[in-house]
Amino acid sequence: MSSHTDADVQTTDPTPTPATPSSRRLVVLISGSGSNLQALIDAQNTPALPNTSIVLVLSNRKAAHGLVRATTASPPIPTAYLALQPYLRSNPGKTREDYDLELARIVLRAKPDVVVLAGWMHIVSEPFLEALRGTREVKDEGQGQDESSSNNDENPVPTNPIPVINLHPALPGQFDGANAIQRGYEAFQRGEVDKLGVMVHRVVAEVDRGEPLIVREVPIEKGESLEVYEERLHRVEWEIIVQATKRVLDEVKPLPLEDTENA
Ligand SMILES: Nc1nc2c(c(=O)[nH]1)N[C@@H](CN(C=O)c1ccc(C(=O)N[C@@H](CCC(=O)O)C(=O)O)cc1)CN2
Ligand SMILES: NCC(=O)N[C@@H]1O[C@H](COP(=O)([O-])[O-])[C@@H](O)[C@H]1O
Repeated sequence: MSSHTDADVQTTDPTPTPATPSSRRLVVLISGSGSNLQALIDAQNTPALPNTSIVLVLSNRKAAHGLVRATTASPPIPTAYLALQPYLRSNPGKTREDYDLELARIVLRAKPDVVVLAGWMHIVSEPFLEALRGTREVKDEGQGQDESSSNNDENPVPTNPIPVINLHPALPGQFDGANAIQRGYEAFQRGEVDKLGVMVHRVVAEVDRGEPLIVREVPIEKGESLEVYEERLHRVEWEIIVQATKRVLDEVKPLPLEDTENA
């Protein structure tokens, strides 16, 4: 069990999940409590997410409870931590884009089929997305290497574009950005909008403007508390994050027919 320090990127379980021809690999990025990560953890290798394992949980906040959810999962899920400001302090002259490329390097080393942003509170830049698409080579300058990383991952370039999807607690075009739940709730109570909801969308450089994959309205009552509304909203999120992840996995790595019959 290793601890996460500001400058280091370490896994809590150096035993990487072996890749098998039909198994599907997820990397999940988090910043907070990780209840949506937990929904994905619980769905692994069930009919909801057949033949699928989370191979890395990456957080930009050391105190994110989602890291605990990963390390206490059975089997434990490798974790990594890299925050922007400590990275910049530890690497004078490096930029936010350099940080994003280091994020991409960490993600690519895990060889995911799909990357899920589940409460990930950092806007990723185009270089990150290009690295995941495979249109930008990410040279491993030896910075932030996992203790368990091996040199054969020096230039992790994906052979196929790796989709990145994001869970956003608002309807398409509504309340882009952070704090969307509270902003939407308050707008509804002021009568400015007549419906609210959640979606999972593909991630593009423009924040929350990628193609919606799954959109669900969340019922809300005039006068009800934010807490009551938010609890209802999160329950919908836990469903659609699994559904959207399965849909994108099936796009990029469909299961062999015999596996679906057994799923
Ligand atoms: N390029 C993209 N990056 C991200 C997207 C996206 O669609 N395109 N989705 C977001 C998730 N998100 C809303 O769904 C979101 C998260 C965070 C922010 C934001 O303003 N972050 C600030 C830092 C805030 C903080 O640290 O508390 C920032 O990155 O400077 C906006 C939208 C994930 N990334
Ligand atoms: N803009 C992104 C954003 O606001 N994401 C939101 O953060 C929460 C994470 O909860 P969790 O950490 O319990 O999964 C979720 O409600 C998710 O929609």
